[in-house]
Amino acid sequence: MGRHLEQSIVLIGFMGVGKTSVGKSLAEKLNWKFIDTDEEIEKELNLPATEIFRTFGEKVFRAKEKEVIERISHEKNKVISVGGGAFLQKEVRAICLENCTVVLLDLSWDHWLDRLPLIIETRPVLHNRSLDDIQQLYEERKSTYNYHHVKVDIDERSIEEAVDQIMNDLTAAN
Ligand SMILES: Nc1ncnc2c1ncn2[C@@H]1O[C@H](COP(=O)(O)OP(=O)(O)OP(=O)(O)O)[C@@H](O)[C@H]1O
Ligand SMILES: O=C(O)C1=C[C@@H](O)[C@@H](O)[C@H](O)C1
Ligand SMILES: [Mg+2]
Repeated sequence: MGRHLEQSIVLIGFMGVGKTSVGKSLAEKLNWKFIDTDEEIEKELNLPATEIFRTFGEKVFRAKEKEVIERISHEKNKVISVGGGAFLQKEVRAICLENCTVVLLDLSWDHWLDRLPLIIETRPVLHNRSLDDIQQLYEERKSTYNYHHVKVDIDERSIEEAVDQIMNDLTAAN
């Protein structure tokens, strides 16, 4: 098994690039367990992310996000999909880069636009922002996604094709 497949995989990238959907399918392929940190946070606080943001604010969400990631990043044989904002936190980046293989799902803005209608309702960070504001956020977030081990181009790829590409790139990157 290649070096990059010896520790758990963390999928990062902007909201809606497919971390959850691709992560689930990648975990099945590797026969590893799948964990989505957004789902974990929602389960532990017993509220959807939109409600957590609305009731307690982003700060509480981020603190819980860090706590969840600190706990699970030490476990082996897991595919971990983190939220689109997880890498805003320096400590989260450091923990993931130290303990896991961090894979960036890289989707261009033009392709990302097709995702917007699929995610707008359930992503509080996108609410009350114009398309220009969202594009600005997409550009700003790029610098936080620079912290990765492997970048996988997923433009023009279905979920299954993205999984195959990740497997290829992880093997080739050794
Ligand atoms: N390769 C793909 N091709 C087409 N649609 C996709 C692809 N990957 C994901 N999708 C669709 O895009 C939407 C967002 O995907 P997903 O929830 O997996 O994104 P995410 O990266 O986990 O987002 P977030 O950071 O907000 O959790 C879903 O409706 C999913 O079905
Ligand atoms: O990009 C973000 O800041 C977020 C992305 C989602 O995955 C959730 O973690 C939450 O909605 C915040
Ligand atoms: Mg997700």
